[in-house]
Amino acid sequence: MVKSFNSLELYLSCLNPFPDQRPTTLELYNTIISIIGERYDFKNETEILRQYDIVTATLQITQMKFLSNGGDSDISCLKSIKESLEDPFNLFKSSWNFDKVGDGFICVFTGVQCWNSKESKVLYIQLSNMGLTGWFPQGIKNCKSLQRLDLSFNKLSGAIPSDISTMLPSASALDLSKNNFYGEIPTDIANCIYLNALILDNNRLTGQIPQQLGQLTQIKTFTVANNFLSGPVPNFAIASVTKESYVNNSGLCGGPLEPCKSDEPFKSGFIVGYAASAVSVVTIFMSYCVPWEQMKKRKRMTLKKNNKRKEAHKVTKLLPSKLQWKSNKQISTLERWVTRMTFAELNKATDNFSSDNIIGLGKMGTVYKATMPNGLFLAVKRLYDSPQLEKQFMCELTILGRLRHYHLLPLLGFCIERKEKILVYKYMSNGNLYDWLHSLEDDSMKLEWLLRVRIAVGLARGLAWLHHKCKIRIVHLNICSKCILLDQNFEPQISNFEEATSINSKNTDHSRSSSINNGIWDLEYVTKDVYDFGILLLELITRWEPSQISNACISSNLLASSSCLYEMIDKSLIGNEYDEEIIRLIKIAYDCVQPFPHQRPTMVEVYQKTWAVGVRYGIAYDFRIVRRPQIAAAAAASTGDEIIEIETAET
Ligand SMILES: Nc1ncnc2c1ncn2[C@@H]1O[C@H](COP(=O)(O)OP(=O)(O)OP(=O)(O)O)[C@@H](O)[C@H]1O
Repeated sequence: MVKSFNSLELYLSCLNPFPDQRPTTLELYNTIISIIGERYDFKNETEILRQYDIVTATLQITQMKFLSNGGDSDISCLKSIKESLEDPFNLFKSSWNFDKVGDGFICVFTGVQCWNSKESKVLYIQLSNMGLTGWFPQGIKNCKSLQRLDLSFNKLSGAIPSDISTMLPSASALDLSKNNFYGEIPTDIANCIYLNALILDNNRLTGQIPQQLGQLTQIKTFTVANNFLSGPVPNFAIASVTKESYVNNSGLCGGPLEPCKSDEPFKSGFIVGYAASAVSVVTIFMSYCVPWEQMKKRKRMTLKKNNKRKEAHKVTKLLPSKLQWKSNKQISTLERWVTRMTFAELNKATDNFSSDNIIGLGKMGTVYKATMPNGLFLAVKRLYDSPQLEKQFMCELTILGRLRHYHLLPLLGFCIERKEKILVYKYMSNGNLYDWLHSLEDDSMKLEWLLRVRIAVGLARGLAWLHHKCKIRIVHLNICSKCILLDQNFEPQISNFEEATSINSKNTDHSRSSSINNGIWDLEYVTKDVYDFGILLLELITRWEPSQISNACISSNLLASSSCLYEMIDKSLIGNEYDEEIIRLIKIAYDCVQPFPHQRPTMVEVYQKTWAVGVRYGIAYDFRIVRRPQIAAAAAASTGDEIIEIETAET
């Protein structure tokens, strides 16, 4: 017998966790017809049917998305999956033939199982072990009745969608294991309340496991083994989640694993250090942050320039010829900004500076990965024993130590003991950008386009902040892919401030014109950052070595020639629907690498343009860089996207 419902009953019955208790399509159809009939007093069925689509659309808008015509939406779901995944061995695409028609024609597709073979309503998609590449298929949200999704044993990458519960509201099993998914496990998975199997092992997932997953009452199978996860594990009520579910991660604790140690004392030490850093710090910076060789060179250049320009800016003074920073007073001033750590604790955390813990070798010293007793990872740069490096050490401490920005590498601590000079940073689990762009052997180290765009926007934002918004304006002077580190989410962090210098300007208007009037933007050392950013942008697009790009830019007008340009572009990017974005970024880079510094844009302008390219990917706009929303709005309007405003703490 066909049941009938009122609209609320209908809504609730569709949400029923037990599929066999949900209404049939016929029951849904009849109920909708009766609702329409009541509301609109239609005279006959033909008229009702004509309005069916309109009402279905209305119901979709009011969150009852699953009421739409299951067949059509499931077909478009599969079409979009077919389009979005690369199937190099043609293991499923050839069978997914949409030219056929008829009820349930999709139910014979490879890897597709329907609720009923005569109804195009997908129950289960299994595309496992097919060598598929691409991202999590967004179109899956149109398979509204999907209960099980298995994409395991492929080469899929990107993040697991943060709104996964709206994509898979009825999922009871989700298997994304043995792929290259990265980023954090979205908390939203906890809203997939019917999940009884969540299998995410063997990916590149980072961060903490959301505690909310412990509230998944139906869960029976759970594994996140072989990822890069850390922190406490969720509290699952069932016994089947064992140690094996968590093996080979970066530092998980709690539950069936070792108990977690509190990290409060360590954290609070840093917090106190940060809070104190707000107090009078300019003096030491002014005294010790000397811009070394650049300073001398720039000074010579500056002297040659006209008097007006000389008056227009002041470069940080070169004060004491012999640095006396080891005095207790100065060290205690340093401690106001950055936590002082003992050699003994760093020695222990790096296992006696063991060569096994070396993560990099730089001009100033060796970088080690350190593990603190609370499980926190740090990067520890132990400087080579050379008096020449004392200045750079102080410069890094006085600049980076007291700047806090989302895109600057946090300098967390330092150590000065006997001959030892050590800088302690937050550990960036994805290393430096150079390695990601130029690693020839390792195919898994290919950066997707979205990440490249995000890195470009983040860097432009960081540099615009340094040049225009930071209390003491900073010019980095050494921007290159080696000094850009990537955190677990591939957010770029600018490091290596040992060659940086500052511009003292009372000018508080950050627009380009007033800065030009003050002569600041005529200075080559400011526009050098812009030039370096342009080279880096080209490096992101071409994966050429920076020196090759510089030579190409200087020796020929390569950028102006479209055929040469085409040769330069990273082949893996071409023909993937972002050609237009590539061209827009090349144009920005082209402006940045103009031979005459005064022709180059400011970093604020560069940020606005770069962000406009990234807006399509939901990259937020930082209105604190420039409070002229109409510019951003215009950029967004040109792409038809919405602006999301950034809210992050910066000092
Ligand atoms: N905070 C960090 N987290 C993770 N890896 C780091 C960190 N800091 C440095 N590294 C690694 O160590 C390498 C060397 O860093 P370092 O800053 O000493 O030298 P560099 O970036 O090569 O520049 P330079 O030689 O000019 O000092 C980096 O390229 C990076 O791979």
